Amino acid sequence: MKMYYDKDVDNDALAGKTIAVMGYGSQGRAQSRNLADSGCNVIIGLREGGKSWQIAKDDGMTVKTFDEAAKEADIIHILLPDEIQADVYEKHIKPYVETGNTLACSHGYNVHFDLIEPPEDVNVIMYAPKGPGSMVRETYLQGFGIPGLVAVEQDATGDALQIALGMAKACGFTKAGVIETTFKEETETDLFGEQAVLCGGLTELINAGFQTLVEAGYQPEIAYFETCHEVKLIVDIIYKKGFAGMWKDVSNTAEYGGLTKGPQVITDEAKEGMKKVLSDIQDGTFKDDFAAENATDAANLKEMRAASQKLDIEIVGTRLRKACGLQDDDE
Ligand SMILES: NC(=O)C1=CN([C@@H]2O[C@H](COP(=O)(O)OP(=O)(O)OC[C@H]3O[C@@H](n4cnc5c(N)ncnc54)[C@H](OP(=O)(O)O)[C@@H]3O)[C@@H](O)[C@H]2O)C=CC1
Ligand SMILES: CC(=O)[C@](C)(O)C(=O)O
Ligand SMILES: [Mg+2]
Ligand SMILES: [Mg+2]
Repeated sequence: MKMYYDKDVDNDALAGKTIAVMGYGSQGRAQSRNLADSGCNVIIGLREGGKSWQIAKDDGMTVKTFDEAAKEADIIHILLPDEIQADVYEKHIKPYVETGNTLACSHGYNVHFDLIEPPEDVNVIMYAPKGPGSMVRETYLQGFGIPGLVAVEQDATGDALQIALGMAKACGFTKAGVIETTFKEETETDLFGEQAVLCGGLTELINAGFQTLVEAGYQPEIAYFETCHEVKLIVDIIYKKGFAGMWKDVSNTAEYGGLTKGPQVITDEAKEGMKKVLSDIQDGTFKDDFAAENATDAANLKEMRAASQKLDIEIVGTRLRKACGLQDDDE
Protein backbone atom coordinates (compact mmCIF):
# COMPACT_ATOMS: atom_id res chain seq x y z
CA MET A 1 0.00 0.00 0.00
CA LYS A 2 1.51 3.33 -1.10
CA MET A 3 0.26 6.44 0.72
CA TYR A 4 1.08 10.01 -0.29
CA TYR A 5 1.03 13.14 1.90
CA ASP A 6 1.58 16.87 1.33
CA LYS A 7 5.37 16.37 1.46
CA ASP A 8 5.24 13.97 -1.49
CA VAL A 9 3.64 16.48 -3.86
CA ASP A 10 5.54 18.54 -6.45
CA ASN A 11 4.21 22.03 -5.76
CA ASP A 12 4.74 23.00 -9.40
CA ALA A 13 2.62 20.12 -10.72
CA LEU A 14 -0.29 22.43 -11.52
CA ALA A 15 1.72 25.57 -12.38
CA GLY A 16 0.29 27.41 -15.34
CA LYS A 17 -2.54 24.91 -15.80
CA THR A 18 -6.20 25.83 -16.22
CA ILE A 19 -8.50 23.38 -14.47
CA ALA A 20 -12.05 23.08 -15.81
CA VAL A 21 -14.34 21.42 -13.27
CA MET A 22 -17.37 20.05 -15.10
CA GLY A 23 -20.25 20.05 -12.63
CA TYR A 24 -20.94 22.08 -9.51
CA GLY A 25 -22.86 19.75 -7.26
CA SER A 26 -21.83 17.88 -4.13
CA GLN A 27 -18.20 17.28 -5.20
CA GLY A 28 -17.92 19.96 -7.88
CA ARG A 29 -18.75 22.87 -5.59
CA ALA A 30 -16.62 21.60 -2.70
CA GLN A 31 -13.58 20.69 -4.77
CA SER A 32 -13.74 23.81 -6.96
CA ARG A 33 -13.73 26.09 -3.94
CA ASN A 34 -10.90 24.15 -2.32
CA LEU A 35 -8.88 24.22 -5.56
CA ALA A 36 -9.49 27.97 -5.99
CA ASP A 37 -8.68 28.71 -2.34
CA SER A 38 -5.44 26.78 -2.83
CA GLY A 39 -4.48 29.09 -5.70
CA CYS A 40 -5.42 26.94 -8.67
CA ASN A 41 -6.76 28.51 -11.86
CA VAL A 42 -10.28 27.05 -11.89
CA ILE A 43 -13.13 27.53 -14.35
CA ILE A 44 -16.48 25.79 -14.07
CA GLY A 45 -18.22 24.03 -16.96
CA LEU A 46 -22.01 23.75 -16.70
CA ARG A 47 -25.12 23.60 -18.81
CA GLU A 48 -26.69 27.02 -19.29
CA GLY A 49 -29.95 27.52 -17.42
CA GLY A 50 -29.20 24.85 -14.84
CA LYS A 51 -29.59 25.50 -11.13
CA SER A 52 -25.88 25.40 -10.33
CA TRP A 53 -24.91 28.02 -12.93
CA GLN A 54 -26.02 30.87 -10.63
CA ILE A 55 -24.74 29.10 -7.51
CA ALA A 56 -21.27 28.95 -9.06
CA LYS A 57 -21.44 32.57 -10.15
CA ASP A 58 -22.60 33.65 -6.68
CA ASP A 59 -19.55 31.80 -5.33
CA GLY A 60 -17.40 34.02 -7.54
CA MET A 61 -16.48 31.27 -9.96
CA THR A 62 -15.79 31.79 -13.68
CA VAL A 63 -18.64 29.87 -15.27
CA LYS A 64 -18.70 28.71 -18.88
CA THR A 65 -20.53 26.18 -20.98
CA PHE A 66 -19.01 22.70 -21.08
CA ASP A 67 -17.66 23.34 -24.57
CA GLU A 68 -16.09 26.69 -23.68
CA ALA A 69 -14.53 25.31 -20.52
CA ALA A 70 -13.18 22.22 -22.29
CA LYS A 71 -11.61 24.39 -25.00
CA GLU A 72 -9.73 26.50 -22.42
CA ALA A 73 -8.69 23.73 -20.05
CA ASP A 74 -5.42 21.88 -19.63
CA ILE A 75 -7.07 19.66 -17.01
CA ILE A 76 -10.71 18.63 -17.38
CA HIS A 77 -12.10 17.32 -14.09
CA ILE A 78 -15.48 15.65 -14.58
CA LEU A 79 -17.62 15.94 -11.47
CA LEU A 80 -21.00 15.24 -13.00
CA PRO A 81 -23.43 12.47 -12.07
CA ASP A 82 -21.92 9.18 -13.25
CA GLU A 83 -24.94 8.36 -15.41
CA ILE A 84 -24.56 11.45 -17.60
CA GLN A 85 -20.79 11.79 -17.83
CA ALA A 86 -20.40 9.75 -21.02
CA ASP A 87 -23.03 11.77 -22.89
CA VAL A 88 -21.56 15.13 -21.86
CA TYR A 89 -18.05 13.85 -22.64
CA GLU A 90 -18.97 12.71 -26.15
CA LYS A 91 -20.87 15.88 -27.06
CA HIS A 92 -19.13 18.68 -25.17
CA ILE A 93 -15.65 17.59 -24.08
CA LYS A 94 -14.17 15.04 -26.52
CA PRO A 95 -14.09 17.50 -29.49
CA TYR A 96 -11.77 19.82 -27.53
CA VAL A 97 -9.40 17.38 -25.80
CA GLU A 98 -5.87 18.08 -27.02
CA THR A 99 -2.63 16.10 -26.88
CA GLY A 100 -1.11 16.37 -23.42
CA ASN A 101 -4.34 17.39 -21.69
CA THR A 102 -5.46 15.64 -18.51
CA LEU A 103 -8.85 14.04 -17.96
CA ALA A 104 -9.66 13.71 -14.25
CA CYS A 105 -12.49 12.30 -12.17
CA SER A 106 -13.36 11.41 -8.59
CA HIS A 107 -14.91 8.02 -9.37
CA GLY A 108 -13.59 5.63 -11.96
CA TYR A 109 -17.01 4.30 -13.01
CA ASN A 110 -17.14 5.59 -16.60
CA VAL A 111 -13.53 4.85 -17.51
CA HIS A 112 -13.51 1.46 -15.78
CA PHE A 113 -16.67 0.29 -17.54
CA ASP A 114 -15.44 1.76 -20.89
CA LEU A 115 -18.33 4.21 -21.07
CA ILE A 116 -15.74 6.94 -21.64
CA GLU A 117 -12.78 5.91 -23.83
CA PRO A 118 -10.18 8.71 -23.69
CA PRO A 119 -7.65 9.20 -26.53
CA GLU A 120 -4.24 7.64 -25.86
CA ASP A 121 -2.32 10.94 -25.94
CA VAL A 122 -3.84 12.39 -22.76
CA ASN A 123 -3.40 11.75 -19.06
CA VAL A 124 -6.27 9.94 -17.35
CA ILE A 125 -6.25 10.35 -13.57
CA MET A 126 -8.47 10.05 -10.56
CA TYR A 127 -8.32 11.48 -7.10
CA ALA A 128 -11.29 10.38 -5.02
CA PRO A 129 -12.27 11.64 -1.57
CA LYS A 130 -13.51 8.96 0.80
CA GLY A 131 -16.39 11.12 1.90
CA PRO A 132 -19.23 13.40 0.81
CA GLY A 133 -18.77 16.81 -0.78
CA SER A 134 -19.96 18.64 2.33
CA MET A 135 -17.10 17.13 4.35
CA VAL A 136 -14.57 17.81 1.56
CA ARG A 137 -15.27 21.53 2.03
CA GLU A 138 -15.84 21.51 5.81
CA THR A 139 -12.57 19.72 6.64
CA TYR A 140 -10.63 21.92 4.18
CA LEU A 141 -11.91 25.04 5.94
CA GLN A 142 -10.86 23.47 9.25
CA GLY A 143 -7.31 23.35 7.86
CA PHE A 144 -7.33 19.61 7.37
CA GLY A 145 -8.95 17.29 4.81
CA ILE A 146 -10.46 13.88 4.31
CA PRO A 147 -8.39 10.95 3.10
CA GLY A 148 -8.74 9.67 -0.40
CA LEU A 149 -7.47 7.58 -3.27
CA VAL A 150 -5.37 8.43 -6.31
CA ALA A 151 -4.99 6.51 -9.55
CA VAL A 152 -3.40 6.93 -12.98
CA GLU A 153 -5.03 5.07 -15.87
CA GLN A 154 -2.91 6.78 -18.58
CA ASP A 155 0.30 8.81 -18.21
CA ALA A 156 0.87 10.58 -21.55
CA THR A 157 3.05 13.39 -20.19
CA GLY A 158 5.09 11.53 -17.59
CA ASP A 159 3.76 13.60 -14.70
CA ALA A 160 0.17 12.32 -14.46
CA LEU A 161 0.63 11.10 -10.88
CA GLN A 162 2.03 14.43 -9.76
CA ILE A 163 -0.90 16.24 -11.38
CA ALA A 164 -3.33 13.96 -9.52
CA LEU A 165 -1.42 14.48 -6.27
CA GLY A 166 -1.32 18.24 -6.87
CA MET A 167 -5.12 18.36 -7.24
CA ALA A 168 -5.61 16.07 -4.24
CA LYS A 169 -3.33 18.33 -2.19
CA ALA A 170 -5.17 21.47 -3.34
CA CYS A 171 -8.40 19.82 -2.14
CA GLY A 172 -6.84 19.01 1.23
CA PHE A 173 -6.79 15.22 0.79
CA THR A 174 -3.00 14.73 1.18
CA LYS A 175 -3.12 16.19 4.70
CA ALA A 176 -4.82 12.97 5.79
CA GLY A 177 -3.22 10.99 2.99
CA VAL A 178 -4.19 9.38 -0.31
CA ILE A 179 -3.70 5.71 -1.14
CA GLU A 180 -2.51 4.79 -4.63
CA THR A 181 -4.98 2.48 -6.36
CA THR A 182 -6.39 1.65 -9.78
CA PHE A 183 -9.60 2.73 -11.52
CA LYS A 184 -10.85 -0.87 -11.17
CA GLU A 185 -10.17 -1.09 -7.42
CA GLU A 186 -11.63 2.36 -6.64
CA THR A 187 -14.73 1.76 -8.76
CA GLU A 188 -15.52 -1.69 -7.39
CA THR A 189 -14.81 -0.86 -3.75
CA ASP A 190 -16.67 2.45 -3.83
CA LEU A 191 -19.75 0.91 -5.43
CA PHE A 192 -19.64 -1.97 -2.93
CA GLY A 193 -19.19 0.35 0.03
CA GLU A 194 -22.08 2.63 -0.84
CA GLN A 195 -24.41 -0.29 -1.69
CA ALA A 196 -23.63 -2.87 1.02
CA VAL A 197 -22.52 -0.72 3.96
CA LEU A 198 -22.50 3.08 3.95
CA CYS A 199 -25.81 3.92 2.29
CA GLY A 200 -27.79 0.78 1.43
CA GLY A 201 -26.89 -1.63 4.19
CA LEU A 202 -26.82 0.96 6.95
CA THR A 203 -30.24 2.46 6.21
CA GLU A 204 -31.77 -1.03 6.00
CA LEU A 205 -30.19 -1.96 9.35
CA ILE A 206 -31.37 1.24 11.03
CA ASN A 207 -34.89 1.01 9.63
CA ALA A 208 -35.23 -2.68 10.55
CA GLY A 209 -34.22 -1.83 14.12
CA PHE A 210 -36.69 1.05 14.26
CA GLN A 211 -39.53 -1.07 12.88
CA THR A 212 -38.75 -3.92 15.30
CA LEU A 213 -39.13 -1.64 18.33
CA VAL A 214 -42.21 0.20 17.02
CA GLU A 215 -43.98 -3.04 16.04
CA ALA A 216 -43.28 -4.31 19.57
CA GLY A 217 -45.19 -1.32 20.92
CA TYR A 218 -42.42 1.01 22.03
CA GLN A 219 -42.69 4.77 21.47
CA PRO A 220 -41.49 5.64 17.93
CA GLU A 221 -39.51 8.59 19.29
CA ILE A 222 -37.52 6.32 21.59
CA ALA A 223 -37.05 3.85 18.74
CA TYR A 224 -35.69 6.70 16.58
CA PHE A 225 -33.24 7.91 19.22
CA GLU A 226 -32.06 4.36 19.93
CA THR A 227 -31.66 3.02 16.39
CA CYS A 228 -30.90 6.12 14.32
CA HIS A 229 -29.87 9.23 16.20
CA GLU A 230 -27.31 7.45 18.35
CA VAL A 231 -25.67 5.67 15.39
CA LYS A 232 -23.60 8.80 14.65
CA LEU A 233 -22.44 9.03 18.25
CA ILE A 234 -21.26 5.42 18.25
CA VAL A 235 -19.73 5.63 14.76
CA ASP A 236 -17.91 8.84 15.71
CA ILE A 237 -16.06 6.80 18.36
CA ILE A 238 -15.25 4.05 15.84
CA TYR A 239 -14.11 6.79 13.39
CA LYS A 240 -11.56 8.01 15.93
CA LYS A 241 -10.71 4.91 17.99
CA GLY A 242 -11.80 1.83 16.04
CA PHE A 243 -13.98 -0.99 17.35
CA ALA A 244 -11.75 -1.41 20.41
CA GLY A 245 -12.17 2.24 21.38
CA MET A 246 -15.93 2.01 20.99
CA TRP A 247 -16.22 -1.20 23.01
CA LYS A 248 -14.12 0.48 25.69
CA ASP A 249 -16.35 3.57 25.77
CA VAL A 250 -19.68 1.75 25.99
CA SER A 251 -20.90 -0.20 29.02
CA ASN A 252 -19.86 -3.81 29.66
CA THR A 253 -23.54 -4.62 29.22
CA ALA A 254 -23.53 -3.14 25.70
CA GLU A 255 -20.18 -4.76 24.93
CA TYR A 256 -21.30 -8.24 25.97
CA GLY A 257 -24.70 -7.85 24.32
CA GLY A 258 -23.22 -6.42 21.17
CA LEU A 259 -20.51 -9.04 20.74
CA THR A 260 -22.88 -11.94 21.41
CA LYS A 261 -25.95 -10.71 19.51
CA GLY A 262 -24.39 -8.80 16.62
CA PRO A 263 -23.71 -12.00 14.64
CA GLN A 264 -27.35 -13.01 15.25
CA VAL A 265 -28.40 -9.98 13.19
CA ILE A 266 -25.66 -9.72 10.56
CA THR A 267 -25.65 -13.43 9.81
CA ASP A 268 -23.65 -15.49 7.32
CA GLU A 269 -26.64 -14.98 5.04
CA ALA A 270 -26.02 -11.24 5.15
CA LYS A 271 -22.37 -11.85 4.22
CA GLU A 272 -23.53 -14.00 1.27
CA GLY A 273 -25.73 -11.10 0.21
CA MET A 274 -22.70 -8.81 0.32
CA LYS A 275 -20.75 -11.22 -1.89
CA LYS A 276 -23.60 -11.12 -4.44
CA VAL A 277 -23.58 -7.30 -4.37
CA LEU A 278 -19.84 -7.40 -5.10
CA SER A 279 -20.06 -9.97 -7.90
CA ASP A 280 -22.84 -7.96 -9.56
CA ILE A 281 -20.50 -4.96 -9.54
CA GLN A 282 -17.50 -6.92 -10.79
CA ASP A 283 -19.29 -8.61 -13.70
CA GLY A 284 -21.06 -5.44 -14.87
CA THR A 285 -24.57 -6.51 -13.81
CA PHE A 286 -24.99 -3.38 -11.68
CA LYS A 287 -23.59 -1.15 -14.44
CA ASP A 288 -26.10 -2.57 -16.94
CA ASP A 289 -28.93 -2.32 -14.40
CA PHE A 290 -28.09 1.35 -13.68
CA ALA A 291 -27.85 2.10 -17.42
CA ALA A 292 -31.28 0.52 -18.02
CA GLU A 293 -32.70 2.52 -15.12
CA ASN A 294 -31.38 5.77 -16.56
CA ALA A 295 -32.67 4.86 -20.01
CA THR A 296 -36.15 4.95 -18.47
CA ASP A 297 -35.59 8.37 -16.86
CA ALA A 298 -34.81 6.71 -13.53
CA ALA A 299 -38.49 5.91 -12.93
CA ASN A 300 -37.76 3.18 -10.36
CA LEU A 301 -35.24 5.39 -8.53
CA LYS A 302 -37.77 8.20 -8.31
CA GLU A 303 -40.40 5.77 -7.00
CA MET A 304 -38.04 4.32 -4.38
CA ARG A 305 -36.88 7.81 -3.38
CA ALA A 306 -40.50 8.91 -2.85
CA ALA A 307 -41.33 5.78 -0.84
CA SER A 308 -38.23 6.23 1.32
CA GLN A 309 -39.24 9.78 2.16
CA LYS A 310 -42.58 8.47 3.45
CA LEU A 311 -41.07 5.91 5.85
CA ASP A 312 -42.24 6.22 9.46
CA ILE A 313 -38.64 6.73 10.56
CA GLU A 314 -38.42 9.77 8.28
CA ILE A 315 -41.66 11.24 9.60
CA VAL A 316 -40.72 10.67 13.23
CA GLY A 317 -37.11 11.68 12.63
CA THR A 318 -37.92 14.98 10.95
CA ARG A 319 -40.24 15.90 13.78
CA LEU A 320 -37.71 14.94 16.47
CA ARG A 321 -34.73 16.59 14.78
CA LYS A 322 -36.71 19.84 14.63
CA ALA A 323 -37.83 19.48 18.27
CA CYS A 324 -34.18 18.98 19.29
CA GLY A 325 -32.83 21.75 17.07
CA LEU A 326 -30.92 19.20 14.99
CA GLN A 327 -32.71 19.55 11.63
CA ASP A 328 -30.37 20.84 8.96
CA ASP A 329 -32.61 22.32 6.30
CA ASP A 330 -29.99 23.02 3.65
CA GLU A 331 -30.44 21.09 0.40
N1 LIG B 1 -21.45 12.96 -3.86
C1 LIG B 1 -20.30 12.61 -3.26
O1 LIG B 1 -20.04 12.91 -2.10
C2 LIG B 1 -19.25 11.86 -4.02
C3 LIG B 1 -19.29 11.80 -5.40
N2 LIG B 1 -18.24 11.23 -6.07
C4 LIG B 1 -18.24 11.24 -7.53
O2 LIG B 1 -18.17 12.60 -7.98
C5 LIG B 1 -18.85 12.75 -9.21
C6 LIG B 1 -19.89 13.82 -9.07
O3 LIG B 1 -20.85 13.37 -8.15
P1 LIG B 1 -21.77 14.43 -7.36
O4 LIG B 1 -20.97 15.61 -6.99
O5 LIG B 1 -22.50 13.68 -6.32
O6 LIG B 1 -22.77 14.86 -8.54
P2 LIG B 1 -24.06 15.78 -8.41
O7 LIG B 1 -25.28 14.99 -8.69
O8 LIG B 1 -24.01 16.55 -7.12
O9 LIG B 1 -23.78 16.77 -9.67
C7 LIG B 1 -24.59 17.86 -9.86
C8 LIG B 1 -23.98 18.69 -10.99
O10 LIG B 1 -24.17 17.98 -12.21
C9 LIG B 1 -24.91 18.80 -13.12
N3 LIG B 1 -25.85 18.00 -13.88
C10 LIG B 1 -26.75 17.12 -13.36
N4 LIG B 1 -27.45 16.54 -14.37
C11 LIG B 1 -26.98 17.09 -15.52
C12 LIG B 1 -27.30 16.92 -16.90
N5 LIG B 1 -28.23 16.04 -17.28
N6 LIG B 1 -26.62 17.64 -17.83
C13 LIG B 1 -25.66 18.51 -17.44
N7 LIG B 1 -25.29 18.73 -16.15
C14 LIG B 1 -25.96 18.03 -15.21
C15 LIG B 1 -25.66 19.77 -12.24
O11 LIG B 1 -25.91 20.94 -12.98
P3 LIG B 1 -27.39 21.58 -13.07
O12 LIG B 1 -27.44 22.57 -11.97
O13 LIG B 1 -27.40 22.18 -14.43
O14 LIG B 1 -28.39 20.46 -12.89
C16 LIG B 1 -24.65 20.02 -11.13
O15 LIG B 1 -23.72 21.00 -11.49
C17 LIG B 1 -19.40 11.36 -9.54
O16 LIG B 1 -18.48 10.68 -10.35
C18 LIG B 1 -19.48 10.69 -8.16
O17 LIG B 1 -19.44 9.28 -8.23
C19 LIG B 1 -17.15 10.71 -5.44
C20 LIG B 1 -17.08 10.74 -4.07
C21 LIG B 1 -18.15 11.25 -3.28
C1 LIG C 1 -19.91 9.90 -0.59
C2 LIG C 1 -19.34 8.76 -1.30
O1 LIG C 1 -18.18 8.40 -1.10
C3 LIG C 1 -20.20 7.91 -2.11
C4 LIG C 1 -21.18 7.27 -1.16
O2 LIG C 1 -19.38 6.91 -2.71
C5 LIG C 1 -20.94 8.61 -3.21
O3 LIG C 1 -21.59 9.63 -2.93
O4 LIG C 1 -20.88 8.09 -4.37
MG1 LIG D 1 -17.56 6.80 -1.98
MG1 LIG E 1 -19.66 6.58 -4.74
